[in-house]
Amino acid sequence: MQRKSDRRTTSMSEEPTTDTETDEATGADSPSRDEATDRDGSQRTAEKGSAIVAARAEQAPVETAEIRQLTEAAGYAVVDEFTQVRPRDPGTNLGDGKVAEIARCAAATEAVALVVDGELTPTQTTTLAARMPDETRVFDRYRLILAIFAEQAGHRRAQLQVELARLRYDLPRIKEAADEGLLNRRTERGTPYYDVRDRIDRLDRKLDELPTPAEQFRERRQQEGFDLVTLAGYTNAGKSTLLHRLADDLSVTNASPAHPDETGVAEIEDRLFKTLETTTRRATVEGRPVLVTDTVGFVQDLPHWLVQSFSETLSEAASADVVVLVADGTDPVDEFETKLDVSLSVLDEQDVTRDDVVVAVNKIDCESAAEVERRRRIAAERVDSVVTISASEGANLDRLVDAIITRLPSQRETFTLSNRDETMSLLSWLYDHVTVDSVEYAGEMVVIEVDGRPSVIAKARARAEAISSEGESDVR
Ligand SMILES: Nc1nc2c(ncn2[C@@H]2O[C@H](COP(=O)(O)OP(=O)(O)OP(=O)(O)O)[C@@H](O)[C@H]2O)c(=O)[nH]1
Ligand SMILES: [Mg+2]
Repeated sequence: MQRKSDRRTTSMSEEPTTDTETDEATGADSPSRDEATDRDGSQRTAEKGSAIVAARAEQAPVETAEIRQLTEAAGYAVVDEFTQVRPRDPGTNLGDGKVAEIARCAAATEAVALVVDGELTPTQTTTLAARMPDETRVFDRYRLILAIFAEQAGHRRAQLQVELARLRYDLPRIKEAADEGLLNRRTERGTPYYDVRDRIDRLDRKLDELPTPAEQFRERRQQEGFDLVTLAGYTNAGKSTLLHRLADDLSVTNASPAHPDETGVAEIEDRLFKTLETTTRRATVEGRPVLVTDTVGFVQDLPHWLVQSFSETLSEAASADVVVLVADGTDPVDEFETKLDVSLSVLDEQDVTRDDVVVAVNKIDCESAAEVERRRRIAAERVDSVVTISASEGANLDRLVDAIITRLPSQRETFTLSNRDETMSLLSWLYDHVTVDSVEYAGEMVVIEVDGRPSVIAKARARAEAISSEGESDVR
């Protein structure tokens, strides 16, 4: 097995590692107004009511799967969808005829929301809202994502980040409205543009000042010899499911945190953005203590400003020893490829080296071997290390662990010590901290071969030297 030598892992800030689940029910497809049927058949309440989604593209096909999922994740039951193939209409985006059709449907279904895939200008939003029944609010894709983020942000830091993201989204829109003469001026105190810009500055400063205890945790973790593994990938790919599989203790709950830095259980649900903040759990791979961090899922076309707002959670990836990029193997091939490319470029932006990435093609239990192989090849064209797994069924996790461990900074060492109590206590310490490859008893002596994080090996060596200097043992 080829192993890496020790190298830097820069300490970066991160979110407090707690999951903040509001555990609110969400709706799925259903024609009823308040109730939706989950994939498993159970009834859940779409607490916000019915929504209509609309999507337009210059060319067929017009995809609606993701915007429907987003709408459901925001708590609506999608009651109908409208698609069209045409160039953008400057006034309403969708075109008059389609808008009239949607308005009739909104009235008939008592829809409380119209979600338009893509971005709407302020004028388009106002015009569309005016054409809809009074109770129907109009969202574009990004406003919807922000609404989801806002609801799931539990920590002060995440809340501020969401607010900042929302204001950054609003700012050019307010400017556009001002330029169109809808507002008088935009540079004076008291005007919306000025106020928003001012609030953005203040939020930026506040975020800078907020302590990031996680940064200190991270340093301590590394000093204490934890390897760091980050799970990244699109929302719904199966990251949290995988974390559950890898974690040592499945019974940790928010109510009984084992450690302030290891609180929280990553929620697994068939909805988007279930994990908004990072969750870190302890795992043991081949005897080595590893901290595995679950991150916020990517979403298609996530605009740059939004990525920026959440870069703190993505920066988890940059400081990890290994990033496991979880890809949904049930995605159609084209989509699989696109998402993989986007994910890798996001990781590139975070300065993650390709050598540190392991792609886990997940959900292979749902696909034929041939389909799995197609996706494996696509991934293998981009990253050397690709493993096909089923996180929910536990298939091939041993191979994933192997791929992870070959990428952890590692050093080999052989200790030859006299067989006494101190040596046995060192051996049990070694079992907890490194991979013990072999233990041989040769007469009075014990020969222990280990592999581990260089800093941990250094500690072990110091202990072994202390044992040797007390007795007549030999350390090599
Ligand atoms: N069939 C199958 N389903 C899986 C597998 N792994 C995860 N899932 C399902 O995929 C859905 C999403 O899983 P999560 O683990 O919550 O996904 P996630 O990547 O953490 O999603 P976010 O937190 O939104 O980023 C859930 O319904 C899981 O049960 C798998 O190996 N096979
Ligand atoms: Mg998750």
